[in-house]
Amino acid sequence: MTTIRESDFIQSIADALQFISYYHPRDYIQALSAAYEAEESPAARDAMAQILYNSRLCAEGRRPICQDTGAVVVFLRVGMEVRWDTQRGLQALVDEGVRRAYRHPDNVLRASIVSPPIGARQNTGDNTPAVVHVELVPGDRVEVRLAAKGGGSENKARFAVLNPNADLVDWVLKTVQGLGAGWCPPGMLGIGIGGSAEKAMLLAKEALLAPIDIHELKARGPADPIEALRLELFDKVNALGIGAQGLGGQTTVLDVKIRTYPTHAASLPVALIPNCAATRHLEFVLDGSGPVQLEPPRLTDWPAIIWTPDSTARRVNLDRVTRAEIADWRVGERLLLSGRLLTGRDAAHQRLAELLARGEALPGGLDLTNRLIYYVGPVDPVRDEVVGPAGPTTATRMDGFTEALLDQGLIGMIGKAERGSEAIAAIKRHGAVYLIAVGGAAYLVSKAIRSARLVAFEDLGMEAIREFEVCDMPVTVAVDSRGESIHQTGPDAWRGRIPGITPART
Ligand SMILES: O=C(O)C[C@H](O)C(=O)O
Repeated sequence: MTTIRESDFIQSIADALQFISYYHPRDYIQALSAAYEAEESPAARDAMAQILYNSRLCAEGRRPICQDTGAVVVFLRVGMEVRWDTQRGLQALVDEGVRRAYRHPDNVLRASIVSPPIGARQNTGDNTPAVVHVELVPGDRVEVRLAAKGGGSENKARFAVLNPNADLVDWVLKTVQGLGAGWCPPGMLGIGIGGSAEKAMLLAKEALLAPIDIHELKARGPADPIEALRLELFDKVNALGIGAQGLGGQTTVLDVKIRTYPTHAASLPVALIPNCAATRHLEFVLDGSGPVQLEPPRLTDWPAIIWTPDSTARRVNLDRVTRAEIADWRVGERLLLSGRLLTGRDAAHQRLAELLARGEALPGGLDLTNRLIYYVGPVDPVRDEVVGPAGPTTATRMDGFTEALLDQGLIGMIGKAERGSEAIAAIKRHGAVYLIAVGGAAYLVSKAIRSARLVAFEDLGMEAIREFEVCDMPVTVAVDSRGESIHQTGPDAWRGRIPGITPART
């Protein structure tokens, strides 16, 4: 009989969450480095370089890889011979570990969980509660697998119950094409096949916890139909040409993970959950001897990439920029922004829209004339930081608010991923622009921020409206004032080109 002490369990959860907030898994770094070397699309290659450099900076600085430090998901396999030295339940113990990790003074993480999920949606302040799954198994150990899952990639989870004879590959390809870039590729696809509706989803999520090994599988060849399916999906998804950040390129996924379970003769449940570039997961075992001991990776595991802004990029003074000036910017063009930017994301947009609908003044003396807004929810600063990691959030969610804010004089937005057709039409109509920063390069982006000032809605926490002063913040024009979108032209240009088996260019 093994005894697991409450304090060891809580400390292990907290330490593991801190660890994965700043150390990418080694297998991800290796796979992304290989994809970076093979990538021929300049835009996708640049995005990968930013993600890799950001990852190294985070490992050195012990600060989060992404401003979205995730929702915590824990899978526990508890041996039936384990005794727990605690009065609390497993959910409470996990939540205590989450609280400790997310409020760690040396590396504070972003609290992203809101409760209740509809209505007030108030931030719980410490990223609790976690989502906990428990299985009782034979033995006297506790196996812990945990992840800090980003909201952008979780938003792209999809599920269907297909007919047993349906073409599963076709469903996956159509589904991935419909996801856009909000899940921050290149990442992984977790696919769950079989069981029931909820079992398929759990299989997909668990599949993402396995290490990246598709290249070993490619080298040795598939041993069963599921391995063959992984290889087929890996090549076919990459051939879609979506590429890093949806900019068009040869690598969209670094692996496709599949888990299966027997199912009903009438059904073929299938779940797909993507994981973003900020993949964060870890597994460890507790055997009663104390808390987990985690060994930091070696910095030599990271490629020697030092990303610097493109010297030919256009320099923009945000304090003097005009609608006439942005009319010259062309889709795909690199910019370096300096000056003052407003920030705001989902909850702030909702409130602004409500105020405007009631004909009321904007808060904090906010004037949107000739301003740009950055869709971001930053991590709180520590030590001498003015702001913590502050990468872009998915712009598509702000589409419904775009026209109303453009009507107020806003001339530009900065985010990540594609815009919908209505937002693009509004951008064109107003002669505005949409710019993108690299999702998953949040610490690198934050290095360009010189000051941060609260403007409105302090109660929204990370979703409050702030004003940042930036210096040489690197962005790319994703929708220009003529309504041309890089997320349409990029993937079109790279469809069909897979690393290693690239057809001759036409
Ligand atoms: O919440 C965020 O900061 C980002 C989110 O994960 C997203 O990808 O849209």
